Amino acid sequence: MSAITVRDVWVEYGDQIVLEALNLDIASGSFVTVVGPSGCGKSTFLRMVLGQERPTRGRLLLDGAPLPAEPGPDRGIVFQRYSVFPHLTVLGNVLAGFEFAASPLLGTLFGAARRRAVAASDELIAAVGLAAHRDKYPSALSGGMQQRLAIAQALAKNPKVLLLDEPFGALDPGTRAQMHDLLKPLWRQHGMTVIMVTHDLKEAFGLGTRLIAFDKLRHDPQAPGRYGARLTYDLDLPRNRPAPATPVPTTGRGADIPLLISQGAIP
Ligand SMILES: Nc1ncnc2c1ncn2[C@@H]1O[C@H](COP(=O)(O)OP(=O)(O)OP(=O)(O)O)[C@@H](O)[C@H]1O
Repeated sequence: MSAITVRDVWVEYGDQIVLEALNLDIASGSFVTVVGPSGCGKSTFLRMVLGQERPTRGRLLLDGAPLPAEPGPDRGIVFQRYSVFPHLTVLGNVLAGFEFAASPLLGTLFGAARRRAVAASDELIAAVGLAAHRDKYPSALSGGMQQRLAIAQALAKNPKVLLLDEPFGALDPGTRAQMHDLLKPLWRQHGMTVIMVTHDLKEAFGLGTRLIAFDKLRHDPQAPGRYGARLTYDLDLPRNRPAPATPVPTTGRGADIPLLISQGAIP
């Protein structure tokens, strides 16, 4: 779990102000959904938390410490598309997540460490309902399956913070609903802080424990880049918070798979 603090953050590209005077305290373990009009800076905000983008001004803290300048295994991201490696199988993709987390420089594990990573990958693959497809390449998977794989790959890094940039935007409503059922228990089990950008308000209200909106409040027709987006709404959605956890004896990542199946999260 991880808390994120945003203090008077501004993002500017040349003379275009994208985000201005952003102040936020994101509690550890919360599920924050982010909405706002196209181009208002939602993805920029995610990239900043990932460490791909630096604020022009202001401070970003992760558990009270300055956010590392580079993306690391403590923060995972899933995009709307193209998050997985096309040249690796389902197993290879998830294994790559474990290898990156364990050995960011070499990206390879050997011997017993690799065997453990393969076993843990298989558990995650099962948890997202892809056990029957473990040796297939992404091109042989549907869009929903590819997104499940992208989520498994992100979870393999055991991130404290999971960033989701419209991860279900390209999916049909039925598959999207299945993905919600899959994501909720995974978030609860892994105890991550989740920040998810979405254009779907129903999704934002249905999944988040908190919903925030960015929007540009001021416009200068002579200088469109003069003002950036600010935080315009900040709603607490306590009904989506998980009930206080009852300790479940676990022996590893896959220990709750039967629970997921009984909840219908895995087909
Ligand atoms: N690297 C960059 N260099 C210059 N401008 C950028 C860069 N990245 C983003 N922008 C600009 O910042 C603004 C915000 O972009 P961003 O992708 O964050 O918006 P968004 O709210 O996620 O949009 P959408 O909902 O359409 O995905 C846009 O005007 C975009 O052109």
